[in-house]
Amino acid sequence: MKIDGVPFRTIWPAEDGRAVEILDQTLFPHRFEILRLSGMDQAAHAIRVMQVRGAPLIGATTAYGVALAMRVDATDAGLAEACATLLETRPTAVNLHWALERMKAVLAPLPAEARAEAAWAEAAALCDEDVAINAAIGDHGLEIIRAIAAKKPAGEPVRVLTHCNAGWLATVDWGTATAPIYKAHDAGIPVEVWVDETRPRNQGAFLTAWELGRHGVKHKVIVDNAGGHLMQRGLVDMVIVGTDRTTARGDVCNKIGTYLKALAAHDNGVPFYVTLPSPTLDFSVQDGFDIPIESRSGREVTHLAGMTASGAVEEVRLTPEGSEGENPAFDVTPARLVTALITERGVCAATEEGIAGLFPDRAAA
Ligand SMILES: CSC[C@H]1O[C@H](OP(=O)(O)O)[C@H](O)[C@@H]1O
Repeated sequence: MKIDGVPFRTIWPAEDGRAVEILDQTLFPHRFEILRLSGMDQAAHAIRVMQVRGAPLIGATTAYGVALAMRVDATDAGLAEACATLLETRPTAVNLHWALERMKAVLAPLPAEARAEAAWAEAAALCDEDVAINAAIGDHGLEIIRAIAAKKPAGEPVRVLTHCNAGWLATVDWGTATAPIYKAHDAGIPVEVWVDETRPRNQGAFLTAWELGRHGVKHKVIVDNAGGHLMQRGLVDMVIVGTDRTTARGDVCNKIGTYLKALAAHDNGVPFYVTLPSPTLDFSVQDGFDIPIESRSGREVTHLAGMTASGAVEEVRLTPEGSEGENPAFDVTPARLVTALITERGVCAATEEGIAGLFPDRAAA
């Protein structure tokens, strides 16, 4: 997407070809800094501390992490070590596992001397595919927004609620949940977005609000607990969220709090859509409760970073000295609460049949 008129992706090869560069998302929205990743360990660190985050972007960074490792040690042992290091960074987004399997499938059959170049090309291809997948999700989601707009008085905005950041900052470009929003905005359909702040890392307040603002999309940041209230009062036309891993039967693992939004949507008859790029599908799992849920530091709950009046970004303690935080980073929304899945191949029911109908190749495998 464009930042002040300049086109950007969230990860890209450095001009000298010896590194990749990323936007350091831990500094948003107060500082905009580009970070150079010159080695696999830096890529692993960037995923672990969430300088990059979001399932598709985690997958892309993982792929480039393997490619950077192949420049140092392209032996079988080097490949295995790189994959093991990257695998342990974050457990929930299946894109990380998928990217590792994809890189291993390409690299393992090659002689060591051919692996660095092949890995770099495969990582670049994976990124280009992510952009195309998300644009296609945007096209399919646009038609849903268009149909909702058609039932509203002329000029009245479609009011979309989203949780966390499944925007272009969570992918290589376009985003997943935001792609339909950007496409609708660009098509002249009035949309307004309720942006869940998404405690404790505030991906909504810090990232979604930032990127929607840059694209000129009208939005308001709300506390996570306000969504049900807005739905009860008819102020939400649809909910669109992303996913970190969706099972073969349509259970959706996403940022903590997504399940509560789905319950509120179900109770108020608000359609609840999940944008699902196929690399985030995990056909090896049926029951969402079998997905590993990342437990992050309790300090993310008890402390908060922000910008002071002097322009410094500082951390403050929110809770009493000695109070501990518990910080599950994801939850599981059962398929029964999902209105439909918006994929790059079209829209389907959150059922085994619906998913297999769009992805027979994956289901068969
Ligand atoms: C398009 S996937 C984005 C997905 O990733 C986020 O988690 P995190 O910021 O911790 O990586 C959140 O679950 C989003 O829905």
